[in-house]
Amino acid sequence: MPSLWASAASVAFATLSLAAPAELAARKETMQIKQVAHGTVAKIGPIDMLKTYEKYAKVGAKAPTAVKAAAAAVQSGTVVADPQAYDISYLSPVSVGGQTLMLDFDTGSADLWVFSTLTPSTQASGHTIYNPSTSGTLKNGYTWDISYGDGSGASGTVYGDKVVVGGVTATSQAVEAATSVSAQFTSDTNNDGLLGLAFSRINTVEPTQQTTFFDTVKSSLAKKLFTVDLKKGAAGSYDFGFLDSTKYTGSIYYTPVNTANGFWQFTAGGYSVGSTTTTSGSIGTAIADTGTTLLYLPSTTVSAYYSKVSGASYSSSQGGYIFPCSAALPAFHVSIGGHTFTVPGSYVNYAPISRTTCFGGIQRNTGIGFSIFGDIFLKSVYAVFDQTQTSPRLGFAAQ
Ligand SMILES: C[C@@H](SC(=N)N)c1ccc(Cl)cc1
Ligand SMILES: C[C@@H](SC(=N)N)c1ccc(Cl)cc1
Repeated sequence: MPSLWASAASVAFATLSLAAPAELAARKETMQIKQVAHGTVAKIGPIDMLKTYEKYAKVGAKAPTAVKAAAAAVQSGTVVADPQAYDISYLSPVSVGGQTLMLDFDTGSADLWVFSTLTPSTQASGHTIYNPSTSGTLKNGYTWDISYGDGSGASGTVYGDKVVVGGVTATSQAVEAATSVSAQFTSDTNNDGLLGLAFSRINTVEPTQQTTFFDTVKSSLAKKLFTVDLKKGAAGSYDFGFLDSTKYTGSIYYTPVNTANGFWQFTAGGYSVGSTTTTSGSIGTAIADTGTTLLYLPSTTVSAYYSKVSGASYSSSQGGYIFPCSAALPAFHVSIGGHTFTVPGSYVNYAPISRTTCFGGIQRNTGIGFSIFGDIFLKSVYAVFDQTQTSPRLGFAAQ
């Protein structure tokens, strides 16, 4: 648990030592307060304060409002990221109005939308649905309509309701209830909706744009950041409000983010394939996107990669590069913020499309307009989506 320090608590701490009820002294119970060198003020965080009050509640200790407010205002938490087949996407349990749905956390979009009682049953069959009638507050006349890069989409109406992610609570989050979803969502029956983590400037709600879950809770987090620790074929996690040094090795290297398009957009530098030392020209504009499965790069980069894979070719019928499943795949190295990050070759063998032919995890970004560092890249690193400073930044570390 991260240590939480608040200067406010020093005042509250003083109140606590003055407010110790008489019975406490009578029972010769003293609170074990760490002896500190003279002149240093022993500060304890608001959450520890509250725990002390709760410990002595039965003898009448009552936490001052300021302590409760300070403690309530400092949140952090962790939620699992469960991989779906072939790591096509990762799903996380989210409590929406007290109902637990499995949502796809998507740093490439900014709407929190869910299958609901308003979704036609022909489209919602097999999904867990949100029922706004129990605790939702209708935002009268508000609508939303989103289309994703792969041509899928959804639309509907908007409620305010309590949303909890890994213990982090948004008391009144905009929950976008679907009245219509595209076939890709209907058929993905494990997926009950999306939780957008891009910038709220691309939220689609009209007439009044709404904030993402992260933006809603940001001011209450111990640190204004969330981290992404996706894994290949194994459960990973999303953390809100703290860095977890057990989830990465070495240092976290940061790079600036351009928020103009509403994405976690950064500039990727040179790359190398396998053990060749030749680096190359810069990959350029890219986004960090948990909601996209693969790693989409400039066609020159992709061609340079598959030139090192025997039997690889571009298949217009399959819509991408394919190769013999038995092929040895080289690692892909990319420079970001002056440091090199590696996608292991095995991660580039995305999935079989026949007994012997496999589909690549690295594909062309043609027609997209930028590169997309989707799950194939993100499962190779520990990623920090950081708004602790005036300008947002992305941090990456080796896993
Ligand atoms: C930003 C992602 S979509 C998302 N993560 N919500 C994207 C955009 C364009 C294309 Cl072509 C493919 C994927
Ligand atoms: C986050 C978006 S975008 C994308 N991954 N290309 C998405 C996720 C899941 C489905 Cl089923 C359809 C679209």
